Order: sequence, then structure tokens, then C-alpha cells
Amino acid sequence: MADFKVLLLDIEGTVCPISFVKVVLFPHALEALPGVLERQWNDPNFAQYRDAFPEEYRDDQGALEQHVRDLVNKDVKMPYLKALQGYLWEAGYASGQIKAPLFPDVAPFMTESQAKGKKVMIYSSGSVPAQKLLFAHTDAEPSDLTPLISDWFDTVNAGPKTSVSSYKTILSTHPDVSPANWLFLSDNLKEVDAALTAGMRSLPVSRPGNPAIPEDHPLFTVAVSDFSTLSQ
Ligand SMILES: CSCCC(=O)C(=O)COP(=O)(O)O
Ligand SMILES: [Mg+2]
Repeated sequence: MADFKVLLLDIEGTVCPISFVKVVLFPHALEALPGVLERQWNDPNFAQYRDAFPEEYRDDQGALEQHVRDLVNKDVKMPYLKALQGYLWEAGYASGQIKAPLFPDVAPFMTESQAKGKKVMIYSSGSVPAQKLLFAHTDAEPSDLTPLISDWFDTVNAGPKTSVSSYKTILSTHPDVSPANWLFLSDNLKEVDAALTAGMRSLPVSRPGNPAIPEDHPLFTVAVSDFSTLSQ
């Protein structure tokens, strides 16, 4: 499995614990939201985030805030929510209040893969700016892993993560690389299935805190719990 040319990584439940997203990032954004709405509602720098929301929320701070809370509570991956979350996380990362806890095998595997001439790419429901913030502020050494990453995909430039067409869109960005030479790693079995259907190789990732992969699932026996097992 180690002879891939492109490593495509999911984030939540794959490179970092689900709890970091659900218990740290999402609450942090909700805590920051009221103050940002109060201070920046008419700020031109905030306009792109506010105007991305459905029309009924663009002129009502309270309605927009409640809509955000509803979406987060349901873990709805709407692109306008993901863009706003990335904006709300920016100050937290910059201040050092937020640092991404990567599983210990992740940074060494990314580093080794890139050093061996493989491309390392990210595909997450989090916005590309949010992905770059996360990988620029990790608990690895060095903390900034963005130099290792060549491409960034989210639900805006690729599409929904459980759609086969999204993986075909991602494949089309590097037509010189055979789909069989891509390896997509994700905790989400539906995402893994969609990637496989698109022609990529893909493996489910089993991490502490992830929902258990059913023992009768066809991919149960090949689930990855330590990326070092994928090294040549
Ligand atoms: C970029 S960190 C925030 C990740 C996020 O918002 C999310 O919904 C996680 O989705 P993933 O596709 O990375 O499992
Ligand atoms: Mg995930």
C-alpha cells in the first residue's frame, strides 16, 4: 500500500481527534461569534462571510447567530458556515489559544512522504483557509506543516465528501497521476467508499474516539490506526 504517489488526507478523526473539532474548534467559534457580530456586523472585512449566508439571515444578527448554532449542533457542513468558522478560528490560532493536536504518527508520515517525492494533499469539510490555519498551528515540531502540503480541497472547490464526483474533480486536478496511485485516508466509511468508486485507493482510519468500524464491514480488516504501517 506504500507505493502511492499522492497522499490525500481527511482531517477530523484522521489526523486529529474528533474531539478537537467538536470540543475545541466548534465551541470556540460559537463563543467568538456574538462579539464578532457585534463589532464587525458592518465591517467590510466581515461582509464576505455575512453575505454568503441565505438572504433571510444577512440583515438580522440574532437570526444569523441562531442559524449558525443550529447548523453547528447538527454538524451541517454548509460552505458558508465553514468559511465563517475559519474566520472565527483565525484569532484563536494567532494568539496561541488554539493549537491542533495531531496524532503522533501524522507529522512523521507527512514529512517522510513528501521527502520521498510524494504529494501530500488535504480534503476536509473545513474550508481551505481553516485547513491552512490548522496545519500552520499544530503541536508537531515544527508546528507549521503547510510547506509539506501541495493541494487543499474542501466542499467548495471539490464538493461534498460523500460524493463520487468530488473525488473525480480532485483526480482531474492532476491528470498525470493514475487514480490507482492516490491514497485517500479518512475516518468516514462513506467518504472511503466514494473515493474507491472514483478509482482512488482508500483506507478507513481507526483512531481513539472514532466510531468503531463494524467488524462485518468489508474494510474492517484493512483499517489503519498508525500511518507508520503505511511506510515503505
Ligand atoms: C479544518 S479543521 C475543521 C474541520 C471541520 O470543520 C469539519 O467539519 C471536519 O470535517 P472533516 O471532513 O475534516 O472530517
Ligand atoms: Mg473526518
